Amino acid sequence: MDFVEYPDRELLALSLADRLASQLAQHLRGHESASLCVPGGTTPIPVFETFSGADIDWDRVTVFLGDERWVDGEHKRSNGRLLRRHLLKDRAAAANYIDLYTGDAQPEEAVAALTGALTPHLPITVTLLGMGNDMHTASLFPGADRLAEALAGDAPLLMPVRAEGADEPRITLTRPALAGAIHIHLLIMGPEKREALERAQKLSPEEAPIRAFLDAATVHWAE
Ligand SMILES: O=C1O[C@H](COP(=O)(O)O)[C@@H](O)[C@H](O)[C@H]1O
Repeated sequence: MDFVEYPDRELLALSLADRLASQLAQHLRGHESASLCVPGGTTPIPVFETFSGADIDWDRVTVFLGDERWVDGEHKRSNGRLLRRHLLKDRAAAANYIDLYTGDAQPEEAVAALTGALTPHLPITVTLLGMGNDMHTASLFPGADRLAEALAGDAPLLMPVRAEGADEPRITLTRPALAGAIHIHLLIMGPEKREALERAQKLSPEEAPIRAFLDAATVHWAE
């Protein structure tokens, strides 16, 4: 695991946005398109705000979330709403966006269509992960109903998930889909998340799902 500590959150946002943009731009020099998988929650907002202005060929980049809360796209807990407000604007408005929330009553009903939409964009060029204080990442929660299946090497691309720590049903990309990315970054801020990361390093992926990604990830942290 590479660990990068920044003097403050502003510098983290600027540096990480620059690094993500460079990795996408480098990929686009040798390929027609690139894909970018991003987290929801609140931590990535400052990174998104900077990254949305990156000078890259956004019209050749497909953006999607690593997980979505199964709520209406205008609901305040919608990760898609966060993305539309903070990332998919300015230059990044030109990106091709695949919305994980389809409007179906349950996430199970959306799996086939989303699998068809996402598969052409694999392997993911750049995955940016977030992490909760409970050491979940995407919607891979400790104690989630189908966690073992979602962490397995032969897991399907996407799975519906229900977990005590989640307020609503979720849909999530699974371990092989997220970990198969060419570049993997983890964004965390504040002392609680740093402590959670340190705890996770001593646990199994079943106990601390973020653990499944740490060997390959570059972690970005600021107080
Ligand atoms: O529920 C979620 O939480 C994590 C962490 O969110 P944060 O607000 O603590 O940054 C996030 O990475 C995930 O995408 C989201 O659905």
